[in-house]
Amino acid sequence: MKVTFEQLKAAFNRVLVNRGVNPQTADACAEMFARTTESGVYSHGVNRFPRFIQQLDAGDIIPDAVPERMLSLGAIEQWDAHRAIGNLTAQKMMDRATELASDHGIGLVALRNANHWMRGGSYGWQAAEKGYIGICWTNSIAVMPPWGAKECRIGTNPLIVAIPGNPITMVDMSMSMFSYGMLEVNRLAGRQLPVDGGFDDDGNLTKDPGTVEKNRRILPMGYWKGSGLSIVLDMIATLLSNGGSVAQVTEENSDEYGVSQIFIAIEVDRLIDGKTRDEKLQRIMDYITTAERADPNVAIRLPGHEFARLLEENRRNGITVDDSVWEKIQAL
Ligand SMILES: NC(=O)C1=CN([C@@H]2O[C@H](COP(=O)(O)OP(=O)(O)OC[C@H]3O[C@@H](n4cnc5c(N)ncnc54)[C@H](OP(=O)(O)O)[C@@H]3O)[C@@H](O)[C@H]2O)C=CC1
Ligand SMILES: O=C(O)C(=O)C(=O)[C@H](O)[C@@H](O)CO
Repeated sequence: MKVTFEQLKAAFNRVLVNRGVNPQTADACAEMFARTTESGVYSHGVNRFPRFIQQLDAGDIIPDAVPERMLSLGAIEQWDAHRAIGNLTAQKMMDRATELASDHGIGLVALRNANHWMRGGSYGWQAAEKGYIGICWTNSIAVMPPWGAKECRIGTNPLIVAIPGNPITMVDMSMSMFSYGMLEVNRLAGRQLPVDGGFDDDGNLTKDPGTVEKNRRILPMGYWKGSGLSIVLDMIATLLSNGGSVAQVTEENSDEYGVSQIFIAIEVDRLIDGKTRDEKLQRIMDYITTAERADPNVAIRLPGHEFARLLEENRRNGITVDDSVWEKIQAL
């Protein structure tokens, strides 16, 4: 089915206000869920809203909590989220990182006791829209086996790198070949994955999203490389925030809360003049997109370059929401 941005936001807002979330917080949170969905990231927008509400109902998310700065070292700050709403806290932390970068050229905010931030790309994009390089990542509960294992001991720990420019270029990627959200999107659409996404119960690589959602033998992106990157991202987030690691969150918490996150902003414009910046970026983009195509009908594109089109289409035609997901939200 199709819904408008306003219908989507109103549906989210109603559920939040009915649960006693103060109207201003509810409005801002509903806005972020609706914007994520409108940008085409259904996996961590509308599809993930029922799970977010489940964690709100369970008390994992504390909607009135106010994130607090614990330590300041000039360009680096350490904050405690006190388990406030994940997307709103992350937005605030990337704002803080850009403020620090405007003073110091670079800003880094390390956050502990955080909740799931949903679409990590929202915060990289936010920095890039203001002209900063935005880099951020989060750890998670253990949902992926390290390379060579059957049992989940590492996180999907998505990494986001956003480059300001026209258009913004942004990689927003889980350390698994597919996020669980994207497995769900493919399962709901009745599709097999385009490439292997994990192992079946017999240890064979599989493209079946439902199998991997169930047995959690999800494949790290780049095999051992994604496994290794997931581990070091977790270590940095844990150390700089003095917060929970994947091991600690998994072993000590009853669900995925109390995670650690890093937000970095870098000011580009004091290092290079605007004209040279644009020419250098254009050369990179042209060099890539003019490579000979493997399939003449499939254009080569850069990550993040589709968002403007997706947003425009969703605004013009309405936002597609899976019927079963919409029913769940109506029932909340
Ligand atoms: N704990 C958490 O917070 C977690 C959150 N997530 C979130 O889930 C969302 C989805 O993540 P994931 O499933 O890994 O994302 P995808 O696998 O869909 O995309 C990963 C990256 O690859 C790029 N890409 C995909 N296809 C191409 C292509 N043909 N050419 C060039 N670039 C391409 C995407 O760019 P483009 O966007 O342009 O398609 C994106 O930057 C993210 O927002 C992530 O932050 C994921 C895991 C855990
Ligand atoms: O993978 C995802 O999608 C995601 O958003 C996650 O946070 C984790 O992988 C996990 O919480 C999914 O159960």
